Amino acid sequence: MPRGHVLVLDDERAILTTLQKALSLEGYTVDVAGGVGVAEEKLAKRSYDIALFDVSLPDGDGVELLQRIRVSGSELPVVMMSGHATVDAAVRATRLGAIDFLEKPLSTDRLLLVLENTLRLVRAEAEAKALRTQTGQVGELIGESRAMLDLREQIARAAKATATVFVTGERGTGKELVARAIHGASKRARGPLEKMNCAAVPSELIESEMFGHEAGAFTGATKQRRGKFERASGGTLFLDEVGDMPLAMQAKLLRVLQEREIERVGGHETIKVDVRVVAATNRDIEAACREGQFRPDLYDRLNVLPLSLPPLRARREDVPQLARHFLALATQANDRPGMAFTDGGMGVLVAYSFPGNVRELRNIIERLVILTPDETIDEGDVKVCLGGQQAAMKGGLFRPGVPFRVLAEEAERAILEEALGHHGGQMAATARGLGLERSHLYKKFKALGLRGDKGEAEDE
Ligand SMILES: Nc1ncnc2c1ncn2[C@@H]1O[C@H](COP(=O)(O)OP(=O)(O)OP(=O)(O)O)[C@@H](O)[C@H]1O
Repeated sequence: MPRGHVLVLDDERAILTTLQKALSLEGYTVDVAGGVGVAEEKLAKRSYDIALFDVSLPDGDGVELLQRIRVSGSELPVVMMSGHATVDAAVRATRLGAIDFLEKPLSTDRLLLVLENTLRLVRAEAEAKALRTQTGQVGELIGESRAMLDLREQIARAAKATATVFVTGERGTGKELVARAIHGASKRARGPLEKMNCAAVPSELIESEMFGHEAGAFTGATKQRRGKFERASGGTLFLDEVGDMPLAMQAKLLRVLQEREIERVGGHETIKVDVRVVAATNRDIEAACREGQFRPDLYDRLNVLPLSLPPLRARREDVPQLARHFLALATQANDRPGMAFTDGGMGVLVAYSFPGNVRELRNIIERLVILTPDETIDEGDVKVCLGGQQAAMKGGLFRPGVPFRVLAEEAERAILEEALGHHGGQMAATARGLGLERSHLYKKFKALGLRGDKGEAEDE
């Protein structure tokens, strides 16, 4: 049985030939591309198990290609390789979920190991996902507080219905987990669950992302492509951050929800879609309606089954259970078995305000597992971890023994908080001020577990 289908993108013919030979000998099926354009054509034609991308190519950049395929929703595992990669390229690629960043000249043994481990992991995840679908379970929603018990009941009710669900809550409260739980417990569980992040997709791509496009619809549209609505047919479409959808797109979404049919960009054919929509936002959507940023008629259409998630600080009794859950995951991932909180350590954690909610808690625990030298995590360890950001703000950037990744994240977090404060909490102005794309700034905020405008938490 073939071990997997690999796409190799590199402009050096010698490398392509060597890799094709080495990987074929190991039982992989290999396709090669000498440039970004050819790679894109191949990726559009068939699905691969894994891809290897060089960074600088005559007709483009491997990291940018990775970004484009992520924007299109693909989770294809990608390993980057480069002879003279900058740290910036490595950081960007890692943030886009690249599996590894291999230095050239490549060690074939190392490469084979990375491929084998990645494919094993991807398959194990796919099996676990299939199993969850069969048993109707989705990524566990942890917590036994009154609010969580009510939430589970609401999820069960929503799963039985077919109407649109509107999930609201601050960032990191678990909106996506809830959307997945609803899909997983519904009759559509065997169908696809497609997700679209309306804040992360650049506004000029959002229509084609939702409805697809015909070949030649616009520059770069070389092939016909199905959009999220078509791909979610028979299943569920999760529209994340729907409150950030541009107004022009809101009108189009409203029409689809009313008529249940779409037209691809550049197409004339009307296509019926059978999709259950679950939408989510962390914005105060009623305020957005009043301010003319969100269409009230679309809000009415989406808000058929409203589901509101409480912030973590309103259900502190869930913190210990969640903390132990994330601790178990983080100790396993970092190979540090036996770690545990002292009562004092847990006490500090429970008292914290968690502006970034459950996601921030998860990030804090991951940091604690990396930073705490011994097996017990005590009061002092938690305080140091929670204070790391303040230390970075005061200029204490370097702390002996703390890994670079953690220090760099703390510094980035401090810069972004200060910039956001300077711009009166407005994300758009902050993005402009820092010379960043708004969607990029959003992602950064999420990655760093930060709060965004209007006091909403912006994390992951
Ligand atoms: N009740 C919970 N039990 C276990 N894990 C949770 C729970 N709530 C959230 N999480 C975890 O916290 C992280 C953030 O959750 P999720 O992405 O669903 O939040 P979100 O509200 O959709 O965030 P955002 O608004 O930033 O998109 C995820 O890793 C998720 O698995």
